[in-house]
Amino acid sequence: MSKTVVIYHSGYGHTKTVAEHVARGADAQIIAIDANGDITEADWATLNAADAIILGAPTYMGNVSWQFKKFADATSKIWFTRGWQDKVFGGFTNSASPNGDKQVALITLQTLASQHGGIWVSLGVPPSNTKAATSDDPNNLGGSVGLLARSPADAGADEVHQGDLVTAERYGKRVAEIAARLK
Ligand SMILES: Cc1cc2nc3c(=O)[nH]c(=O)nc-3n(C[C@H](O)[C@H](O)[C@H](O)COP(=O)(O)O)c2cc1C
Repeated sequence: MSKTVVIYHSGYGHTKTVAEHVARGADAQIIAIDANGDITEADWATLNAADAIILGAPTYMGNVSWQFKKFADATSKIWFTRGWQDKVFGGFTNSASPNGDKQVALITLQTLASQHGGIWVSLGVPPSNTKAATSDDPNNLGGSVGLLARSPADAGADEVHQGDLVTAERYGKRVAEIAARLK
């Protein structure tokens, strides 16, 4: 059986909601990066033992939060030993605007995975982009690289768009299944 871990930062809880849905789909353990951008030694051990790592961050000012970037920079120690080479990776980001430049944050996650020699998993869910489509439909934001999610600026953490949460579960499942296939 493969082991998938979701690691994320969330300043105000919205990305946490998305992370929980991704983890549900993947049957994954969850690690939260704290407000100082840190995780515990036990968390590092959990990541090192994972077959698949799914990275999550809110989009702040067009990229990942500084706390996530601090974590990303801390993984350079692992990069030196190629410790995460050939692990399976996925990624997700959440922001207020439908666009909000969140693709930039997602590419940051994909780049981090690639720096580690990881195998990146695309979203694999077709876009819902007809006239009839609503925010309740899967992949209504129409991404393909990884998971994009939206919670409007005045929405609570429990008001992430329903279609994005459905997509989150499907994406988590996909990453875990691909990791199991490769193991
Ligand atoms: C410092 C800061 C910068 C933000 N920058 C963006 C942005 O560039 N694009 C966007 O659409 N939303 C932006 N937002 C809105 C957040 O992405 C949105 O509120 C998100 O749900 C926050 O996730 P969190 O609750 O997990 O922290 C920003 C919010 C903050 C606090």
